[in-house]
Amino acid sequence: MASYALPLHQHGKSKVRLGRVWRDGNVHHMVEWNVNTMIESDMEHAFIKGENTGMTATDTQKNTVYVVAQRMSQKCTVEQFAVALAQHFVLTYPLVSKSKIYIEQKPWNRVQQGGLPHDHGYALAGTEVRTVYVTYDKAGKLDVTAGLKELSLLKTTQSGYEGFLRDEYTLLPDSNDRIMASTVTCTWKYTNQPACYDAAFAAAKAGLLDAFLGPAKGGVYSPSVQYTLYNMAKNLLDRVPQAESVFLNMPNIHFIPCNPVGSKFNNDVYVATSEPHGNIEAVITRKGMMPHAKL
Ligand SMILES: O=c1[nH]c(=O)c2[nH]c(=O)[nH]c2[nH]1
Repeated sequence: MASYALPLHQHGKSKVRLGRVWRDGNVHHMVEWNVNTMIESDMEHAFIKGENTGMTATDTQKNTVYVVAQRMSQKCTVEQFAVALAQHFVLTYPLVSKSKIYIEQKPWNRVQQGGLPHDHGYALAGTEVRTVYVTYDKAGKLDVTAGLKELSLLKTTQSGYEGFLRDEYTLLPDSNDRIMASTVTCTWKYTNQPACYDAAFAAAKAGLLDAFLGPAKGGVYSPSVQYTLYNMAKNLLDRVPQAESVFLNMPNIHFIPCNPVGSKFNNDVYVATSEPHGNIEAVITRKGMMPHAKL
């Protein structure tokens, strides 16, 4: 008879994504974490005999991530959260001998607007790419379309979505306070070439940011991604007189309010997602100008 040993076994939940917002009056602190749990426990019988008695299900581990996140009532570091979570599993379940928590924190940084830290506006560090598309033909016609992509912006308040069509397929409740997050792609075509492309780019980007986030103190309310997108494009055209047409694509990246097990959503814990996401885009031109397209 062959005989077998089980020298190693563990089970956990991977990629449990959450947003946590601590609200200190108008000033909000936000983190986004991608959490991986793993526990070593006396669960040989599950592997060998197919008996699950005493097992802390990976679904329970996932739920616990959100519960412990809510219990961190003071703004905390990712290390402090990881320690609290690791201790929870070992101290709560007698059969668990060791817990291993690995977390990745997204580099959301508070935006500086006009030299002031924004109350609730964040941008993802180091992701933005500057783009340009140039065409030139035998007749000497030069077209320069500048742009940016992967500019990730987020605000923890001053966003809502209400009054949309309701029918038997609609589940989404009205909201007048939600997280709004997007990864912006924008291109703008120059009718005239600016004296300095760097300065025009900086003005364009500042226009986009100002319309998305509003002033550092208080921000600006967004009734939809659509309205914010339109205002971002208008701001760009106002600040870059050489541009005639703006294309904007903005995914609506959802942070879903979370009701941790045994508790309820208190404007604090969110399920962070990347898919599915809304997708909103438009071309905005100066009146009478041609919309630009990449042909
Ligand atoms: O700003 C939004 N625009 C939408 O078109 C939309 N659709 C949706 O489900 N949520 C939102 N939010």
